[in-house]
Amino acid sequence: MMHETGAAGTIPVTILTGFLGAGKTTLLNHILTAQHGMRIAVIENEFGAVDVDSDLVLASSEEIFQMTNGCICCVVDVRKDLVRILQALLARPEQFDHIIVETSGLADPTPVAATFFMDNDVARRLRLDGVVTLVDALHIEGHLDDPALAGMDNQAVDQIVAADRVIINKTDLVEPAKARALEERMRAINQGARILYSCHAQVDLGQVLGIGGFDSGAALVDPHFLDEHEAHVRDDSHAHAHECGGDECDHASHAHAHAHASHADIPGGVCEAPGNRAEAHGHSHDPSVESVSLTFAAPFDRRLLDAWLAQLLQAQGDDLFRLKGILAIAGDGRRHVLQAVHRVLDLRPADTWPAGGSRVSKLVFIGRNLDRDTLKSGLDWCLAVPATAVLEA
Ligand SMILES: Nc1nc2c(ncn2[C@@H]2O[C@H](COP(=O)(O)OP(=O)(O)OP(=O)(O)O)[C@@H](O)[C@H]2O)c(=O)[nH]1
Repeated sequence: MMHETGAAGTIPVTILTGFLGAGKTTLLNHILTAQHGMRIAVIENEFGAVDVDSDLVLASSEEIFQMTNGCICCVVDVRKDLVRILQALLARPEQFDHIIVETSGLADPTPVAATFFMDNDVARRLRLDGVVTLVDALHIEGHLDDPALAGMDNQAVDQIVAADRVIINKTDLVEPAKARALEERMRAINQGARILYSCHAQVDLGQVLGIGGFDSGAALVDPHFLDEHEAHVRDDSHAHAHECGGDECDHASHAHAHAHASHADIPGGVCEAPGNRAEAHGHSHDPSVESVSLTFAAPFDRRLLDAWLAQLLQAQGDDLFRLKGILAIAGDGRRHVLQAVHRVLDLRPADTWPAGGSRVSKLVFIGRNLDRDTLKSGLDWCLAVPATAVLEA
């Protein structure tokens, strides 16, 4: 065992966060495949209506729970779902040694952390162990300095502010001097967090699990934080017209939820799930970021797909924060995993498709200025058309 359950028998919870594509799932896979002897439950909150993430998490004996009905930081019902999942976990006869909650890449972890300080039975049986924030060494500065967010809340900043551990990941993609400069920048945002470096999230797990980040008396959470926050979100979801940047919003009334936090803003974000959009867009978190989810029943022609993806990233790489997909490629029995973070692209074969199941490709695009119809017709063009169909046409 890497660490023990708390003195009072509470189960430690780690909140795993980081901007889109920073390496959260990569770290999760590292944790789940390590020989630590712990029974770990994972609760994932994905941005985008089509669930790709669960396909990217390596199969393991651990249990994975998905929450895809909105953003965990800004939709009250999603946090209620979180509490329900936690309740179900606690009701099991065999207990977990550790619970990991992976936030979506656009989430502010602070209201998620506050969930564990509520005065209820679930929170009493759990203990927030720490907030671990992954940072993409190549892209983080672009997000911290995003001019489109001037005057608005910036989730990339929120995530670093709330961290007990900041992991500067993807060190292979930057010069050492740049990584050191980033460390300085992280320290300027959050002086209390320990800063680690990693390549493909290969960190010493003793540095990220069982860290007791909230054990010290300094890490106080205002017990009314969530009350105020939820009241605000509820009001907002009724009005749908509120903008935090406007006069109506009193940021100062929102208490800090973490000792490291230099500010605690109104959690918002953008969520694609139907029914949540209006609520989420009531906030001032970057409303220009959206997601487009597409599915295709026919397989892709690899050559056409490569050409189209290269052209897409060339033209729209700045705006394309994240692309994830599980794809069927004509003439190949394996599922292909597609990943892109801005202009860094990876498309590789994985395991074989389940026998007898349908080979439906799923793609999720997250970014700005994404035109669903253009993306769909571009991908339609990449589909492999059987020669017979061409002859018959
Ligand atoms: N070169 C390089 N690529 C990495 C590293 N860590 C992760 N990646 C790649 O970056 C991409 C995104 O990694 P994920 O682990 O899926 O990121 P994430 O934070 O879970 O992404 P979202 O859930 O979409 O926010 C994948 O293609 C990874 O293989 C690294 O250290 N170096």
